Amino acid sequence: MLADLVAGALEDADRRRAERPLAQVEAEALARPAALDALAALAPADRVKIIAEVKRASPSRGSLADIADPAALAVSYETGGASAISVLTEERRFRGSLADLEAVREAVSIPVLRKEFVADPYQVFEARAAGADLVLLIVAALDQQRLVELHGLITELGMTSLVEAHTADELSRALDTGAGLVGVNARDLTTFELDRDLFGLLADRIPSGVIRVAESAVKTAGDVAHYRAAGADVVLVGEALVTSDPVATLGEFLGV
Ligand SMILES: O=P(O)(O)OC[C@@H](O)[C@@H](O)c1c[nH]c2ccccc12
Repeated sequence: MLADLVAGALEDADRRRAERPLAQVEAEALARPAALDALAALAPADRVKIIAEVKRASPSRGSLADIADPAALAVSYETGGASAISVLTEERRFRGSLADLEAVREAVSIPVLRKEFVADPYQVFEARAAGADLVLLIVAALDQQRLVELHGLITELGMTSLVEAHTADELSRALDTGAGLVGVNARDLTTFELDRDLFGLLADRIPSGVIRVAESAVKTAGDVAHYRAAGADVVLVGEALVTSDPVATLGEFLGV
C-alpha cells in the first residue's frame, strides 16, 4: 500500500513536471521569501505544541470533511493556537493539492508542512515554490541514501524535514540523518493499523536536542495527554480537527 502511494505520488509529480520543468520550479523556489524557522516554532516548551492538519480524506478512513476553503480552516487552526499547519498535498487518496498548500501559506504566519509521499527532489523544489517551510520524509518509503539526499536538499533550501518512523529500525535511520525534528507515526502505512503506544515505546530513543513529534490517532484530549506523558514535544492531529469545531478542540487539546 505504501509502495502504491509513493508510486502514485511520483506519477503525479512526473505529470506536473511535464508542464513545469525542474528549472522553472527551482527558480520559483529560490525566488520565494525565506522559509519560516520551524525548529524554533516547534521547540520543546512547558506545554505541548500542535501541528494541525488540513486533511479531506485518507485511504484508511475514506472521506473525512469537505474543506472547501483550506485557508479559512488553517486560519482557525492558527487562531486556536496551533504551532504549525500540515497540508496534505497527495491528490489521489487524500484529495489534497499544492494549491491547498499555497492558499494556506498566504493565509497564516506560522510554518506550513508539505504532507506528501516525497521520493524525488522535484517534489522538494515544488514544496518550496509553493511556500512550504517543512517537508515530510517517510523513512519506510525511502532507502537511506535517498532519505539523506532529500533531507540535505530540504535543509539546503532553508526548510525543515519532519522525518517519520514507525519502527525502532526506522527511527535509528531517521536519527542518522541528523534531522532535528523526528516523528513517530502510530499508523503503519503498509497495513494502516494504529498503535497509540508505539510513540511511548520509541520516544526514549530520541535524544534531547531532537524535537519529538507524536503523529496520528488523537481523538480526545486524553490521547494528547497520553502522548505528552510519554515525552511528546509536539502532537500532529488531523481527523479530530477536521471533524469538529477546530478552535474549541484545539483549546481542549492545548489545555492538557
Ligand atoms: O488524522 P490523524 O489520525 O490525526 O493523523 C494525522 C497525521 O498524523 C496523518 O495524516 C499522517 C501521519 N503520517 C502520514 C503520512 C502520510 C499521510 C498521512 C499521514
